[in-house]
Amino acid sequence: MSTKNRKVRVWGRFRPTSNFAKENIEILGDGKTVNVHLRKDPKKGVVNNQILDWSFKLDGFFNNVDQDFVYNTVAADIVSGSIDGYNGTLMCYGQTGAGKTFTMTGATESYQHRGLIPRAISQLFRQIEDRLEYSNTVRVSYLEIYNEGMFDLLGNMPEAAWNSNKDPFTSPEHMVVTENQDGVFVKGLSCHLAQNEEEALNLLFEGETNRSIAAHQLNKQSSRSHCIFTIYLESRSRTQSNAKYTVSKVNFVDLAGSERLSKSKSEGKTKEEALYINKSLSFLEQVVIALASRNRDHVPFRQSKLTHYLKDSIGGNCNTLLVANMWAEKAQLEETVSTLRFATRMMCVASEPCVNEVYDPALLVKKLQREIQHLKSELAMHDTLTNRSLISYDPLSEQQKYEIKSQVRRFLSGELDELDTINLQQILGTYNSFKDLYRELEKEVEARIREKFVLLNKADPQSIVMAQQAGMTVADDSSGVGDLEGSSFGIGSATRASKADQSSVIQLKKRERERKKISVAGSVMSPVLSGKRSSSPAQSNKGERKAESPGGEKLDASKDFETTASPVSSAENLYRAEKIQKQKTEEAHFNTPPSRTSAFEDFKMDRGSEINRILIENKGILASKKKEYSDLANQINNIKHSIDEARGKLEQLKLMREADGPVLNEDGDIIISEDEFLEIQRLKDLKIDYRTRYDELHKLKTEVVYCQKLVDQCRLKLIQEFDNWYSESFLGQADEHPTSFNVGLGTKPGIAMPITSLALEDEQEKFEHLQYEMLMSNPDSAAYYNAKMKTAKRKVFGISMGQQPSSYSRQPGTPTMSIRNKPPNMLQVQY
Ligand SMILES: Nc1ncnc2c1ncn2[C@@H]1O[C@H](COP(=O)(O)OP(=O)(O)OP(=O)(O)O)[C@@H](O)[C@H]1O
Repeated sequence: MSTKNRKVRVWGRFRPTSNFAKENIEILGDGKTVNVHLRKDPKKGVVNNQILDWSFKLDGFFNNVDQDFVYNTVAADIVSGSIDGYNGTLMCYGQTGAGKTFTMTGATESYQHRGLIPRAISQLFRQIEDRLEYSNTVRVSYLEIYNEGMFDLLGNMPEAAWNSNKDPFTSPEHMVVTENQDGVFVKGLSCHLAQNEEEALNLLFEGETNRSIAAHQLNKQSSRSHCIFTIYLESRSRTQSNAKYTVSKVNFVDLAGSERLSKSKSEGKTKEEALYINKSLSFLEQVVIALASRNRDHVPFRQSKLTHYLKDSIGGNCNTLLVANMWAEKAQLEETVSTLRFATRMMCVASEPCVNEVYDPALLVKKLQREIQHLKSELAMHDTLTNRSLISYDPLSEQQKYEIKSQVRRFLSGELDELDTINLQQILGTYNSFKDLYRELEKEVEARIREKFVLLNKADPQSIVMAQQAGMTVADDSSGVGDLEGSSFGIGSATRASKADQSSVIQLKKRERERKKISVAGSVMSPVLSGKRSSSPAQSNKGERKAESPGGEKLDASKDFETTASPVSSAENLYRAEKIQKQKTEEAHFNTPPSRTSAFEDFKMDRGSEINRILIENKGILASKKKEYSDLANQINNIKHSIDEARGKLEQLKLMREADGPVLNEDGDIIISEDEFLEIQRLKDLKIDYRTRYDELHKLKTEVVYCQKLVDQCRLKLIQEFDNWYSESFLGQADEHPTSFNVGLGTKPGIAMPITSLALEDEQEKFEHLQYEMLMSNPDSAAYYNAKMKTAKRKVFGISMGQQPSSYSRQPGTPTMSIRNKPPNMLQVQY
């Protein structure tokens, strides 16, 4: 049977008896249905609503079957499931003496009649032994709930615990049901390691002997408490060093008998026991009803210790089984019906078992660290393959954050059209910069408002009263801007009486315009336009509000103020002042275009990107041709050196031959030595080689010159385009403004001119040029020029790193080496 069940499984078990009430209890042929017929209870009167005929359907019934059969049918798969990480609960419910303990623990003296717990222990350790690839840990606990007190049946000194409590209805204080993310457990309940079947059984038996047994009229051996034997299992793989492992627990719940008080004739202590038992079983029933109900809001687990402890063990993710024990004699018919009703309810409780996987935090950290390392390597490889090897994923440094913020500023001000973001860190950094700038702006706006207004909290009547006392007019609704009687302003709306009528508004507007004209003409700011006003009533003195007109005539500002004291005009003035300020700011902004340096970088990234790309490509080709040229020149130098050597050696051989006297053949020709002949031959070969390579060099030079021209043209084009773009974008004039060329070279843009490539070359390129020219005339000069070039490179590097030499100067507007050697104008994040 699958360990996954949709509902709690429920089986009925009848205690064997020779007085089986055949006329009242009928087990149908399907083995799952039982019909119960009750006799009419004469005590309840002739007319009552007593239901006499019942029919119950469970998962099955056990009648006259042995313990082995019961175990294999209901428990074996739950125990197997626990090894795989599924929780399980096996519970026996029924009236006193119906065989709950017999089912759960069995007759301990008889191996054949042993119950579910010993059989489960035995199966568990057998299966554990078969699973060599797993390391399993088994622990057990044994809890007794007696009159709502909890007792550890496997406590170190159970006797002491019991005896120390004068009141037997009080459990040791330290034991309390608690919950956490791992489930429910009892604080203070001992958990014992069991290495093998024997140890586990020993613990079971030890607990059994500690069970509370009270004398009872119905059954002298009846247990008056709920007992829960729990097996905890932890299973880790031996083969894989996996952080994940499974944990599970199987509860074996032997509930106290559910008999009626009247029937048990309990008295005194036993009566109190029966009351507790009935109460807790009733709470258990409520929990089961709540769990079975689809529309449940709340499940009252915490009503009793039993239900609280079983919170994660009834249905839910737990394999749950209930055995309803019944005593099928006529005298027990009502208890039988009661038990069957509880069992039927339990069948409605949903159960969806799942594996309890736990992660060992230390191993998990190690595993995740390995995974991160692996992913980093993968990412690095990917970046390398896609030419993104410079990208870093480390958190941004302060410098990088600053760069991002300044780029965001430029983006917001319109200097940049796009923001370059190449990784997540940058995106986050950009967002944060936006946030920071937004906050700064907010503060700035608030500060500016505070300069001109007094902000009042309308929800705070006290502050309004204080403002009114200070002479401010505070409006009674919130639809506008109110004016203050003094010289300051408050946010609010003007009262109806204080609002100006339409005609007066028009008049005021006219007057405002006139006044503005006078103020502008005489560069005298009106009080309204002069920005901040004193909030002190003393300073609102009319005499202090006089300003002189250009003709020396005193302008009565107080008069104006009296007229403009209406909220409409005040608001208008302020609005106008704001607008003028804004215009001024915009004009100021417009008058200061971005520096050509930064604009050139932007241009290369945006409008001039295509031509810039071509320029870079051409420069690359030129560089490779120059390299080829340089290599060939070196080779020619070497050949030249060999030719000189060969000549010297030949001269020596000739002298030696002549010293020995001439050797002639029959025809009178001079006979030369074999060495001399070979040297002559070598010299000849070297000369041929020299000539061939020299021709190659010549061709290469033509190519280099051609490539150089292309580069120069591209560069010229780029700069011309930039000049046009810059003039159009920032100066509003395409032709009038001096361009980079006419500033730097004294020519007009767009006119073809003889470009001296050196004029636009950086130091490195100048030296390369010089080197090739010098190489042609004197190949030995290569080492010298190489050294020079290295120095130049260091210098260029120094400049690009910001160490500008003191002698370094340039014409304004001329594209400079520092531009060209500057890192790309994207987010300048160092990787
Ligand atoms: N299926 C059975 N086969 C044989 N004997 C049984 C069976 N069921 C119960 N008994 C016997 O019935 C008696 C009472 O059983 P048991 O103590 O298990 O009842 P109980 O339901 O646990 O009672 P209590 O609620 O008082 O604990 C025992 O002597 C037990 O041996």
